[in-house]
Amino acid sequence: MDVVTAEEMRAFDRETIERLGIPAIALMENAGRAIAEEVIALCRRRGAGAGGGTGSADAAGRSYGAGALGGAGGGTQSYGAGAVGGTGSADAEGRSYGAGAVGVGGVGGGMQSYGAGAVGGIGSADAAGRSYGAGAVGGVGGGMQSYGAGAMGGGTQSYAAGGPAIQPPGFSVSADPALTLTAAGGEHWLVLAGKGNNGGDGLAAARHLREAGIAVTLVYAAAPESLAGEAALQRDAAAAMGIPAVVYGRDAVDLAACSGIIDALLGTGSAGAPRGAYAELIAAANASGRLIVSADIPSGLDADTGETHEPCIHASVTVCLAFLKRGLLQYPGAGAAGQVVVRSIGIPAALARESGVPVSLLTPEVLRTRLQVDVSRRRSPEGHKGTYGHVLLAAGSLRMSGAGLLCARAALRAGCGLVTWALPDKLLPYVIGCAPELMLAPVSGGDGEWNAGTAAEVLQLSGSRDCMAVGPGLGRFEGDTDWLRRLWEETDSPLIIDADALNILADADYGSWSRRHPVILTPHPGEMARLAGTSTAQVQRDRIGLALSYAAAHGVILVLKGAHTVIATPEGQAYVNITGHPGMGTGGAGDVLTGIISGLLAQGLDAAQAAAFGVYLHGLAGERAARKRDNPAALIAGDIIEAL
Ligand SMILES: NC(=O)C1=CN([C@@H]2O[C@H](COP(=O)(O)OP(=O)(O)OC[C@H]3O[C@@H](n4cnc5c(N)ncnc54)[C@H](OP(=O)(O)O)[C@@H]3O)[C@@H](O)[C@H]2O)[C@@H](O)CC1
Ligand SMILES: [K+]
Repeated sequence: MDVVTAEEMRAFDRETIERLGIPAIALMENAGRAIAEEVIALCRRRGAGAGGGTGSADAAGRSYGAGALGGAGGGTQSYGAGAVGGTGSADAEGRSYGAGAVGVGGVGGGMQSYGAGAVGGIGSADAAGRSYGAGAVGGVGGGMQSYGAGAMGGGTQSYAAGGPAIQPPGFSVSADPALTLTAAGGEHWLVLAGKGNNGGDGLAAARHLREAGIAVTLVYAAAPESLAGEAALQRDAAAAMGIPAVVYGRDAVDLAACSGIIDALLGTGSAGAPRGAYAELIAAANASGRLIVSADIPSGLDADTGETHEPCIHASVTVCLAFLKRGLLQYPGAGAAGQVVVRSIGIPAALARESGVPVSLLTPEVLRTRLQVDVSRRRSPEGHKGTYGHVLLAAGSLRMSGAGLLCARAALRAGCGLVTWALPDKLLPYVIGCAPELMLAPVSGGDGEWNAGTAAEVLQLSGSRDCMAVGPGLGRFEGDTDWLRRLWEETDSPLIIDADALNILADADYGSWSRRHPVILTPHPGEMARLAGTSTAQVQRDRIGLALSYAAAHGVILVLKGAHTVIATPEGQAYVNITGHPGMGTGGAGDVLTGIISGLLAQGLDAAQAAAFGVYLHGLAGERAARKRDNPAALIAGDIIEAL
């Protein structure tokens, strides 16, 4: 799924209108309808007492994509147009990805569905039902897998396109279900309308809500006469339908006297902190305690960076139009947006692809198609430990030996054949036997710390290994810049640099260092700040933008860690990961990530593939590990390794 800036969005709007000849009012109509459909779906769930949107304390319910609905409960994720993530229980691991995908994570089930129109069936307590492909339907039951268009599986595996036919129905008539609400009685929604096109979208939505029997009142932030173009047409249509309207500042408005609020004040055309009536309406909407559905972005959010101005709407749902905006993925904006639903409005998705939009949401589909990763991690029947590569790790010191151990164990769990851990020789007696699968290579460290003289020994070891990871628990030492420079310039394989090795790099002018193989840097925001010579707050201000520019300028793969880790390549691509769990904020979790990435590199993935897939798997394992605990705060880094 492509992720765009406001400027890119405007270019695609223009192209659709001017080159394809689709009238702007048609796009606005589609936007209004999409917003109304999501509001109606919310009302329906509320009416059915199902709630929705909010996960339980242990839940990691997320949904991204047009039509996506993340249900209540745990572990449900859905991405892609039309995706519906069902309700997962606390133990469920229901995920659905792709256009039209419907995933229902059953109680205790392990359902996954990927692909356009895929429907993942309900997994039983022990089920691992998976379905892939357009129209695939995974049946109820255990161990079911189905692949292929229209395939239907139940308790077995089916791969055929077209699959068993569902009996054709007899004559039937149905209304427009997405715009129908049978029990709208108690619903009264306020539509807060700005004077731009975002306001126009909200006004169009108001008409559909009215049609569904929902009481609607328009609240204009500015004099209605100030609306222009398509927004003015929507204003007139709403007035002609007799939808009641008030003007903020002129008429009395009580934002708490409603059952829900559509925030259509400011969209991608907003600049700076909301002013005047806009600011007052945003503050009042937040204070009302009512459910808020934002049109396109929460008003007050910077659509590109994810910064929230003061004030900024705190939405329960954001109906993002046409393309996912960068600001909805970056915190604090991601927190203000609530559940994000991306809806098509008639702007072809291909426009983003063709124009080379550099940022993608990291989904299994993106991993498979754009990054060409074999996400199944298939093992060859003839494989042996030599088939899956050999990691060399230079890490650990007397007081931080655990960092090296976590990293090394994670590399093994990521599937590489062998791991050699180079460590100061004084540590050897203490770590022997901690992980019997590891090979230990003591280097001359006398006091248990690293020293500049060990570079030659590490380089000697690296000769027969497939990649090298440097940094976890390394510490700083005299001559460490020259030490790292030698490894950087002379290691004849890809290099991953983490933790203290990043701090060494930050103090060096490494732009002049030569390098033949890829380098992956894995900084957390503090380390990134040191590398970039800025503050942590500045790093967090626009993580995607900074990662893109740093990776391109320094010719490295950059993994900027934190909530929604960004992976940026020297070629100017970036991927934003959304797997993970707040419980992963614990010492050693980063060392585990470095281990996973190195384990994947050793297996032959290229640097971008290993970094992206590693981050994705690390997050999934963290989610799984968190679910196993009574409280995710109990999660420790070793749990992530065990959940791989
Ligand atoms: N065909 C299309 O174009 C499509 C557009 N679409 C929709 O349109 C949205 C973009 O619409 P947009 O460009 O009209 O801008 P929008 O966000 O409504 O705000 C502009 C207005 O706000 C005002 N304003 C600005 N900053 C402010 C502030 N800080 N505080 C207070 N006021 C401020 C500014 O007033 P001014 O400062 O110029 O007087 C201006 O009047 C987009 O998010 C999507 O929802 C989609 O449906 C797809 C098709
Ligand atoms: K808005």
